[in-house]
Amino acid sequence: MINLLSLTNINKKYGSHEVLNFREWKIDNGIHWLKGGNGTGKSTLFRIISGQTPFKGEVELNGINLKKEPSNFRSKISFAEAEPQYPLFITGNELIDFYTETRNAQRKQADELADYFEMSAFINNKIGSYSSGMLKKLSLICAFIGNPDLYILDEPLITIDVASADKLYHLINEKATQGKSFLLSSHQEVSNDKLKLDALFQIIEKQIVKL
Ligand SMILES: Nc1ncnc2c1ncn2[C@@H]1O[C@H](COP(=O)(O)OP(=O)(O)OP(=O)(O)O)[C@@H](O)[C@H]1O
Repeated sequence: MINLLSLTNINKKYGSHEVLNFREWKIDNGIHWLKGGNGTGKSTLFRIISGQTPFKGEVELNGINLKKEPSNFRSKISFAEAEPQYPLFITGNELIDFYTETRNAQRKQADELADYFEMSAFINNKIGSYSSGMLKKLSLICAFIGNPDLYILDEPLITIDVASADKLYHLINEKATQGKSFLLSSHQEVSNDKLKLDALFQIIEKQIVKL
């Protein structure tokens, strides 16, 4: 049986600094949480899986190889950075238009997401005027545009308020019941009554360990 995500013989170094080194990591459909302290390699792992950084080894999503079929692979993944950085002189709306277009999504979906995260009132303002929580919510809206198989959300909870976090949990649970999968990271503990976690992992000494 093909796993949702399979990583083999992964090695990642920044210069001579080795951050990840493991033989195999496989996960199936579900909500997967990666926890761990600063600098353990969570963001690096997410950047590898979403094709944002070079690495040694192989990554496959539903049998599609990242290096052999990069655009097909990327079309099935949505990645939201821990600390999103966008041009400050464009509006939230312009960014959303870009995502909607490149993901062949319906504008209606984006508008509903903006409403859901209570961002509609700010959507025509320049990103440079956004608070850090608004910026994070914009990045979450963008992450949910389209119809990928796997959502990778790096530190999705930082800077957003409790009400927005609850909305995010609800959206993740809803998408998961529709067969979508999630790879999430956080420094905070996440209670199982808010999110129906399927597995919890931690990076320990360059390897991914199931907790
Ligand atoms: N672009 C880069 N160039 C050089 N070193 C990097 C780079 N990105 C990350 N590192 C190093 O790789 C290690 C892992 O960093 P990474 O950001 O993946 O960890 P993390 O678990 O996401 O940390 P945090 O929880 O603090 O965000 C750290 O030692 C970091 O200094």
